[in-house]
Amino acid sequence: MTTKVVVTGAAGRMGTQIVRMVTHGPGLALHGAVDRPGSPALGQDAAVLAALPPAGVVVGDDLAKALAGADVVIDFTSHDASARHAELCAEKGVALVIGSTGLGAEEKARVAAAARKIPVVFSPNMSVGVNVVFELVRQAAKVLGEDYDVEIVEMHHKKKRDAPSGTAVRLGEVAAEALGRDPAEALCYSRQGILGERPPWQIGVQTLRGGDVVGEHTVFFCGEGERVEITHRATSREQFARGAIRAAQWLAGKPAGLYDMADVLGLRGGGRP
Ligand SMILES: NC(=O)C1=CN([C@@H]2O[C@H](COP(=O)(O)OP(=O)(O)OC[C@H]3O[C@@H](n4cnc5c(N)ncnc54)[C@H](OP(=O)(O)O)[C@@H]3O)[C@@H](O)[C@H]2O)C=CC1
Ligand SMILES: O=C(O)C1=N[C@H](C(=O)O)C[C@H](O)C1
Repeated sequence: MTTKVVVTGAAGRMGTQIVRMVTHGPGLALHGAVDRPGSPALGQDAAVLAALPPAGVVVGDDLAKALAGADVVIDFTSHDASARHAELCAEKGVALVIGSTGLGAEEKARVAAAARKIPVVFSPNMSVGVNVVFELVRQAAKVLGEDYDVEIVEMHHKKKRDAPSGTAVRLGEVAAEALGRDPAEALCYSRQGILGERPPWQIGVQTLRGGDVVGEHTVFFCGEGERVEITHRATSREQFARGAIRAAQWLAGKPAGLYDMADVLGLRGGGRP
């Protein structure tokens, strides 16, 4: 069976990577390519933007039109565009993979509402490695417990718009939940001035930006006399794209619902993918 994929944000860093993989991928067909209204990419062949020979799919700005006959949309655009795209996909009954980060509570609620009508995989990081790191952090937090201060540092390229990264936020949530803390109270995104001692319940999340760094995350567990560091370094966007395509294929025949990469990889029950 061929999975017919529409790529939104087709001219972007992730979009071009996804177009490249869908074009080459067995069992996949590039059904449509969409980018922002007014984008200079409109009217260009999506494969050419992805440094491939022309494949006959031209970038447009009308997602509703591109959805006709599609199986799934892979969306790496922006927080607001993804919420809108989720509503359109729900209206047309097309499954959706969302990789965009930085969605606010209202935008997440719109995605959740769409997922009552269609199956949606929504994950701040599609790489297998990072999803394993989520599990390692959960385990480390449970075992090390209250005696270890948890701090998170993330670094990304200078063009990234949202901060902190969606992955860093999820790492903080995973650690907080494993420690029985409310993420809304525990996560601390900035420190400056005379703050006094670090409260033991706090989980610091710090952001670095510069150059072409693809994505790096470290979770520190700082105890008395020792420190555990769990680090993931992405050196290319391929693993994110590979994960998104795996998610798109996994969605075939799934009932409506909000899923994440732990579902796709079979990590929920602790089993091997
Ligand atoms: N989950 C994961 O594994 C990963 C998630 N991400 C996330 O994915 C998102 C995109 O990242 P990246 O590819 O680096 O960003 P880019 O800015 O390179 O790409 C985003 C693309 O989407 C386009 N776009 C913006 N608004 C719309 C719209 N309304 N309709 C259609 N297209 C639109 C942009 O156009 P224009 O530039 O003209 O605005 C751009 O071409 C970010 O939120 C990032 O954090 C990134 C990597 C991995
Ligand atoms: O914008 C990026 O580039 C990335 N964003 C994601 C995030 O915010 O967590 C994932 C990845 O680290 C790359």
